[in-house]
Amino acid sequence: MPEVPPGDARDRLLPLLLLRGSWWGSRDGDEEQGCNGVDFKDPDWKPMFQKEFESRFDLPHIRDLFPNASPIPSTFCLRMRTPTEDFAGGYPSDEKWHGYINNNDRVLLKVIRYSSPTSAGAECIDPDCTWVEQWVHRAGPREKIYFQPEEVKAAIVTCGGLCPGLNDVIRHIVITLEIYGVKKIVGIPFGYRGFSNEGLTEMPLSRKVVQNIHLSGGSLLGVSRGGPPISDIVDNMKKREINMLFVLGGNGTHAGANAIHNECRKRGLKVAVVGVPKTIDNDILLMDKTFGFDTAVEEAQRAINSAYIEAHSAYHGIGIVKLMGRSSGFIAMHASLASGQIDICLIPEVPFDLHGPLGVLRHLKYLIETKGSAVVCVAEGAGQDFLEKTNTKDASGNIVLSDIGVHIQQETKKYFKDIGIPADVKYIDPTYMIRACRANASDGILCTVLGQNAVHGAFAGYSGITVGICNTHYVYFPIPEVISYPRAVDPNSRMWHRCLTSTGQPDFI
Ligand SMILES: Nc1ncnc2c1ncn2[C@@H]1O[C@H](COP(=O)(O)OP(=O)(O)O)[C@@H](O)[C@H]1O
Ligand SMILES: O=P(O)(O)OC[C@H]1O[C@](O)(COP(=O)(O)O)[C@@H](O)[C@@H]1O
Repeated sequence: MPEVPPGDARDRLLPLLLLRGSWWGSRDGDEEQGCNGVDFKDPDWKPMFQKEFESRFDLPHIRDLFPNASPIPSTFCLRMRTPTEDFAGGYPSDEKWHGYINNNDRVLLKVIRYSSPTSAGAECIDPDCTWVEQWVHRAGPREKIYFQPEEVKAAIVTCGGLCPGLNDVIRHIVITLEIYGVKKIVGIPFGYRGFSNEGLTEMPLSRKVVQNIHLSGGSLLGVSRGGPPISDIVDNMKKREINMLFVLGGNGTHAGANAIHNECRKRGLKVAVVGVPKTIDNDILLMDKTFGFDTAVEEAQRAINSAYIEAHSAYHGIGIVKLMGRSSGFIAMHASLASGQIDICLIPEVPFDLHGPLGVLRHLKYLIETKGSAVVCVAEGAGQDFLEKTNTKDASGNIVLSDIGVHIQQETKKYFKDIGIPADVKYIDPTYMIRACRANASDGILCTVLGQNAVHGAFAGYSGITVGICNTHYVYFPIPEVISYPRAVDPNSRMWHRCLTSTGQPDFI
C-alpha cells in the first residue's frame, strides 16, 4: 500500500480503516476483503453498528471568493426543448428526465457492507466494518448559474499523454457551452505549453469545428508535457480574458489545474477551472474508471491475441506483451482478465522474483513442459527493481522507466538457453497503439457525459473541481481528493485475486 501523503482527507480515515482491516478508501474499486476472522463468541466482542465518520467532499465555489455574487436562472433546460414548444408554460412533470440537479443531491461512495457468518450460521454485519460514509456531489445542470453566458470566454486544454476520447470530451464541452449560449470558445494548443509565449495561437471552436472530431483518435488541440509556471499561465489567461477553463489530463494536469484555480483565487479573479480526468492508466482516485481506459484494454486484446497465436504456433513458444502503466497495473490486469489468454500477469503493485525456485522463469519452464507454450503480460512499471535506474525525467517531471519488457525477453531467452530447453520467445510492445485510437462505444458515452457535466459544473460556479463517475453515478470532486497519490491495484482485492484465478499463476516471491 502506498504511503498516503499528509493533508489527504483519507489521512484521517486511514488509521481507523487499517485498524479494522477494511481499507476501501479508493483503491481498485472492488475490495471485498472478507471478515477478518472475527470471534463472535469472544465475551469482549461488541458490535459497533454505527456510523463512525462522514465526509462530504464540499466543493470550492465562486461564492467563497465573491460572497455577494448573485446567481441567475439557467436557461439550459429551456434551450434543450424544441423551439416550437411554449417556454412560458414551465416544465411538464414528465420532462424531469433532463431537469436540473439539486445542489444538495449526493452520491454515496461505498456501497458494500461486509457481513460474517455467525456461529449459528446466520449472516450478520461484520463488526469490524462500521460504516464510514463519504458523499459526493451529484453532477449535472443547476437551476441557478454564476456566469452570464455572453460574458464567458471558455478555453479547453488537453495535457499529458494521448488518451482515446479526448476529442469526444472536447466536442461535448463545446456543444454544451453553445447550448448555454456561450459564443467565445477557444482551444489552447499543445497543453499548458499553449499558455506560454511561444507563438502558439488559440483555436476558435464551435459546433461546426468539432462536429466530427470524435471520429478520430488523438486530440484536435494537441498535447504536451511540461509548460510554463502557473503564474505565467494565469497571466496569459488574464490577457486572453479566459474566465472558464476546462482542463483534460491526468494526475499531473490536475495538480496544475488546482494550482491555476488557487492562483486565480489569490488574484481575486472570477474564473472557473474544471478538470476532466484523462488517463488510460485509470490511476485517478475514487472513480469507477477514467475515460480511455476501456478502449485501451480493448485495444490491448489485439496484441495479446497476436502473442497468443505466435506462442501457440511455435514449438515451445513464449509470447511477452508489455502494456502501459507507469505506477498502476490496471491495464495489464484488466487486459489479462478480458483475454483469458494470459498465463502470467506482472504489475507494479505486486513484487515478483524473476529467478529462483519461485520466480517467473521457473514457472515459464513449468508451463512449457506442461502446456507447450505461455503468454506473459507485463505492465511497464513492473519489476523496475531489476533494472538500472535511468535517473532521467520527462518534461513534466515523471521518471523515465527502463524497459521491463525487453529485460524479461532477454532473461527468458538466456534462462532457457542455460537449461538447454529450446524456447521461441516473441516480444510485442503495442505501447502507443492502445492509446492513439478512437474511443470505443463505452468510452464514447463516458466522454459525452463528462464533457457535459464539466460545463454544468463551471456554470454552477464551482472551480477547482473535476468530474467523474462513482458507483455508476456522475459526480463532482474537489481536485485534491482525487490526486493525492496515484490510484493503484490492491494486491488483496477481489479483482487481483480474480486475475490470479484466471491466469493460474502462483506468487512469484
Ligand atoms: N505538480 C504539478 N503542478 C503543476 N503542474 C503540473 C504538476 N505535475 C505536472 N504538471 C503539468 O501537467 C501537465 C501534464 O502532466 P503529466 O504528468 O505529463 O501528465 P498527466 O496529467 O497525464 O499525469 C504538464 O504540462 C505538467 O507540466
Ligand atoms: O511516452 P509518453 O507520451 O510519455 O507516455 C507514456 C506514459 O503514458 C501513460 O500511459 C499515461 O500517461 P498519462 O498519465 O500522461 O496519460 C503512462 O503509463 C506512460 O508511462
